[in-house]
Amino acid sequence: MSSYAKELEIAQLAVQRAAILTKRVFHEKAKGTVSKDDKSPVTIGDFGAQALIIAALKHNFPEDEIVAEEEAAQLREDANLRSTIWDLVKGTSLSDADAEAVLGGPIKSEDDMLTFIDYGNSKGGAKGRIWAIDPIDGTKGFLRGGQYAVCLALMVDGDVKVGVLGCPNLPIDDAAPLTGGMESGQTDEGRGCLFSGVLDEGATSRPLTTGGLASSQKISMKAITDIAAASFCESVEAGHSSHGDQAEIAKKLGITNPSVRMDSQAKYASIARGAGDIYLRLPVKATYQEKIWDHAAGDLIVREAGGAVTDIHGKRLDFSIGRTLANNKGVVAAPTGAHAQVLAVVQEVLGIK
Ligand SMILES: Nc1ncnc2c1ncn2[C@@H]1O[C@H](COP(=O)(O)OS(=O)(=O)O)[C@@H](OP(=O)(O)O)[C@H]1O
Ligand SMILES: [Mg+2]
Ligand SMILES: [Mg+2]
Ligand SMILES: [Mg+2]
Repeated sequence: MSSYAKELEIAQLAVQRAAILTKRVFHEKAKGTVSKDDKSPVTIGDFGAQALIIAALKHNFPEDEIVAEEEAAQLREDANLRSTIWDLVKGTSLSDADAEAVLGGPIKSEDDMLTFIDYGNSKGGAKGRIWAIDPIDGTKGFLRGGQYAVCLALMVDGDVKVGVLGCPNLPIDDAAPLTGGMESGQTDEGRGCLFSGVLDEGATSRPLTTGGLASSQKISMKAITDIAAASFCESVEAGHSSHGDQAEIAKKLGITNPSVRMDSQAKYASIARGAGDIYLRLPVKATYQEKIWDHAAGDLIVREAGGAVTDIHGKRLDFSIGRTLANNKGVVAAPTGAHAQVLAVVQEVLGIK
């Protein structure tokens, strides 16, 4: 019996339910996009998914703290936006009545929805049980028709114990070739994966459903025998990671395959199941602090699948100091046996050794 069996079940069902909502919005033309203070986009899908996930967590673990990306302030001032989201949220439930009941059933009112969204305002830290939520990771990919992920992780005393990634646009087949997008005109057929990891218990994938949990299989990273034949993933947005540095590193490693550009933590999931080998996220701006919800689930899933994840200095990602990874710069994720070699080249190119 897993040490976090209940947490894992709730997390997987909560992500699965939230993904029903995000998929609806993904296929609609109007995604209700608004700009946040930092000019980044947020949609009705992000707000709705965050409300549904937090409602499920509060029902099952009322004492736990939550660090989530979004907040309800803009919705409190905009009745139209608020009611559009409420219509979506109240119309979203798992088709399996038992599974829906486990999550506590529907949210009762528009006001409760706002309250749930704002429960995500914990400062995080090194003490106690804290969930990290990214209701839609890769919002720009979501808007572009590419990859995105619904992300949830549980930290206990600053250490990630459970991680779940819902990737509605990744192929179900773990052996499918690595591609960055959802080619135009494609439907949901054959797509949608739910990835999970529990500390010291491995990582799995299963098809994302709209009801109860499908059966799962173990996933593991590919062992790299020849690094020159490796494939590496990177962000689509040049503003999120340095394509130039990453290309130079690949070249120095002898990698000739073109990089696969993919939005969101679908990158972590893709290398964890052996579809790709390496994920590089090198800082563009020295001042940017990575957010814990952008990495917590993916970091655990990759490590449990046989990978190593560090920052550019070779330090493990430190989720214990608040809402950001203030002690880390960038991300280098690779199979354990190849990580040192990749890191050495990262440091050579960045001139930090
Ligand atoms: N400057 C900068 N540097 C690094 N990261 C940044 C930066 N600005 C934003 N973000 C965060 O990037 C998250 C999306 O990362 P991706 O890897 O999906 O990027 S990309 O869309 O593929 O380009 C994105 O997550 P979401 O907002 O959930 O989409 C942001 O938290
Ligand atoms: Mg965002
Ligand atoms: Mg994100
Ligand atoms: Mg997000």
